[in-house]
Amino acid sequence: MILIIMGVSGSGKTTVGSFLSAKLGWTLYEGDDYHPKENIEKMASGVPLTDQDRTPWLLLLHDIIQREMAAGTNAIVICSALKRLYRQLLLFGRCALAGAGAGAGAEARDTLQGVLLAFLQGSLEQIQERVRARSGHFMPVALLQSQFDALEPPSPAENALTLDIRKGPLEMASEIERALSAHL
Ligand SMILES: Nc1ncnc2c1ncn2[C@@H]1O[C@H](COP(=O)(O)OP(=O)(O)OP(=O)(O)O)[C@@H](O)[C@H]1O
Ligand SMILES: O=C(O)[C@H](O)[C@@H](O)[C@H](O)[C@H](O)CO
Repeated sequence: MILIIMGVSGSGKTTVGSFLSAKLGWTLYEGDDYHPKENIEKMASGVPLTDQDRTPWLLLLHDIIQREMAAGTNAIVICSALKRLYRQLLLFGRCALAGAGAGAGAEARDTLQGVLLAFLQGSLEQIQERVRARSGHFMPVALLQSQFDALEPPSPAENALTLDIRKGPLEMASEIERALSAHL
């Protein structure tokens, strides 16, 4: 099973994902670790990433997801995955760039059944407060608006678990665990 924890910068993905990884013993892949340094430098300088900046990064994370699924192992992938296209790239790789149809067919259905998407949802104000209070992270609070501008919350068809970030990390982790147990 692959758990993808998504949401804008500062929504709490690493906090919840790290707790779940420690509790469940699942491998944790921090998406930020797979950004090329140019992307990190761009964000740190206050410039939002473009689709072109993100595509190679998302395809790297797709390769990880595919490898873990082929091995039948459980893993947690932390990735902002702001747009539907980005989530399609994570799940289906390059064929998501070929437009509609990437999520069709038996192979795609197997992929979808092996993945749980958890969306950490909060307001700009809530997350601004948290990012301001956070230290030692490259992401400037000024970039949050661009994150919300790019965000396309998962549609019902994506079958995502949406979590209210006003809850504590442990409470959200328990909600995710319950959803995982229904999938496993
Ligand atoms: N449920 C929560 N309640 C209150 N504060 C939280 C909660 N979850 C995370 N935080 C705090 O909010 C800040 C952002 O959390 P975190 O770094 O996990 O977010 P993120 O989505 O991984 O961010 P990024 O994508 O920028 O790496 C941290 O300082 C963290 O301690
Ligand atoms: O897609 C993006 O714009 C980035 O991945 C951000 O959403 C990350 O959260 C950033 O790496 C800060 O940690």
